Amino acid sequence: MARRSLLISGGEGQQMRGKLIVFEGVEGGGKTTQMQRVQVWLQSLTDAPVVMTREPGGTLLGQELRRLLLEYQEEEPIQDRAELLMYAADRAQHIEGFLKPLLYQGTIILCDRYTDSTIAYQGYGRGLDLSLIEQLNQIATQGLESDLTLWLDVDVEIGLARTRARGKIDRMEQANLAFHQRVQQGFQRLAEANPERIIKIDGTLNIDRVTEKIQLILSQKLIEWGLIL
Ligand SMILES: Nc1ncnc2c1ncn2[C@@H]1O[C@H](COP(=O)(O)OP(=O)(O)OP(=O)(O)O)[C@@H](O)[C@H]1O
Ligand SMILES: Cc1cn([C@H]2C[C@H](O)[C@@H](COP(=O)(O)O)O2)c(=O)[nH]c1=O
Repeated sequence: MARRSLLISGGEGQQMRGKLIVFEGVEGGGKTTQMQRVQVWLQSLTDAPVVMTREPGGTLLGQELRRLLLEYQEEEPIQDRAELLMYAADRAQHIEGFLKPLLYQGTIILCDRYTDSTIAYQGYGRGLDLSLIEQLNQIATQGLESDLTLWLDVDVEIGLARTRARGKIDRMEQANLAFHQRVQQGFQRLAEANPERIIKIDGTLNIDRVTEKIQLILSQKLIEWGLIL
């Protein structure tokens, strides 16, 4: 495949020329593993910078919010609406201070989780009002949607077993199985409602097969976007 540089643009009234590619799914689906592989592979295909980031935790403020959100503490459990607002605050900071400037510069961004996680976890998982979450996502993102979302689909039990095997589990991972199953149902509904944007990938395949599938999908997208010939 031939490389093609992305046009760099930015500033008032200029278009965003970069691309936002999001990895989603329940715990232990293999997002981090695949993002690292995709970053190296994509960077070999294009002169445009390919950058990895995550939500929560893509900024300094976000790192603090991530710690507060994921550390387990018994004294004062985080209330569901407070949790929702903390994820939204992380996103607002991430978009304004990190994602938007890079997208204006023509960067390809690989982001571990984005707005669909809030719908799946706080909406389907916690049971908070979906239209409220959509409004909040709109405020935090200012309308910035992913160009493509890759949903790494694994059974909840398989994903949680993988995270347990990895070591200490965080506050969200400690939630009960029924919660994680509702989250999974959320991702399923989102994928059904957004077939153009969200592509499901079988995350139970072996790591190399998952990578091959992602590369195939991304190769087609990069051609469609005019980023490779
Ligand atoms: N396809 C796969 N088959 C088997 N194990 C896998 C696969 N992909 C990843 N793993 C393993 O599962 C664990 C979780 O993977 P990873 O951290 O990439 O998932 P994740 O989606 O980022 O998880 P989390 O959202 O919980 O941080 C790791 O130990 C990783 O090596
Ligand atoms: C963005 C976002 C994330 N979450 C949850 C999902 C996970 O349990 C953690 C993030 O950790 P991981 O290493 O990426 O798995 O936070 C959420 O509940 N709502 C969100 O909007």
